[in-house]
Amino acid sequence: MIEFQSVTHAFDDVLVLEDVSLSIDDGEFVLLAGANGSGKTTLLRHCNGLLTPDSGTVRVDGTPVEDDLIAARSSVGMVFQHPRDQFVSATVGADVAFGPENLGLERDEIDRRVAAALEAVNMAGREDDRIDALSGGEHSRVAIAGALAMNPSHLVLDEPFTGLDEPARRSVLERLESLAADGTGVLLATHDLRDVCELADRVIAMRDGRIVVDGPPANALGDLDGLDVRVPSE
Ligand SMILES: Nc1ncnc2c1ncn2[C@@H]1O[C@H](COP(=O)(O)OP(=O)(O)OP(=O)(O)O)[C@@H](O)[C@H]1O
Repeated sequence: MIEFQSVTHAFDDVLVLEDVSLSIDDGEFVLLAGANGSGKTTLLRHCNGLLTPDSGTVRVDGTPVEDDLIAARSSVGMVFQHPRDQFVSATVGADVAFGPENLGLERDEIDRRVAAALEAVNMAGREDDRIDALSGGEHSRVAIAGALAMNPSHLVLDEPFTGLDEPARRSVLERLESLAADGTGVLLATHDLRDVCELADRVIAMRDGRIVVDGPPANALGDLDGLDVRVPSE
């Protein structure tokens, strides 16, 4: 479980998260919506200690993130926007294998995870492709595959569908849905709730650093007016 307890965070005296409390249960598929600048990325970056609260606490599986950064980073897989800067290897397969290699897994298991993760993002068999020759959407897909290959207990994704074509988007969504069904907690930030809404257990929406909507999609969708979120049409 990921738990935020009264979390506040400011950049240069500007409050960006204000008294945020929420918990994401294991196996829950949660969408995080809200306008540009509402605080979604800032919230997500607290899940593995990339940011620390000015006040309040974030816990992963009961332990405050700052007490055990390594545990938080192994159990929370993160996928960021603009992944271009995050690659550590020259080829797709080596990059996706990097995390599992650091876990000290056997080569067969690493290869199996890399193949499954690439399949999930519609890039099966592309292990030898050079990262610097990929398109922006393919970069995003490799970044998602890298997080999937870690088999994390929780997955946190920031606008993961930007630049993905429809088959890739579908494939990633299906994998996220099945991971959540198997017990992975999924927290996915998006401006666009169309298509994803029917898969989610819960929709959270932010405005000006506060959670203003939190509930099952059927209840939450009617409360999103004025929050600059694209919702499914009737
Ligand atoms: N490192 C930083 N330094 C200063 N201000 C920042 C920093 N990161 C974010 N902010 C500010 O915090 C506010 C919230 O930003 P954040 O990226 O969390 O919003 P968001 O909801 O993810 O937006 P988007 O939908 O555009 O990704 C914005 O006003 C942003 O300018």
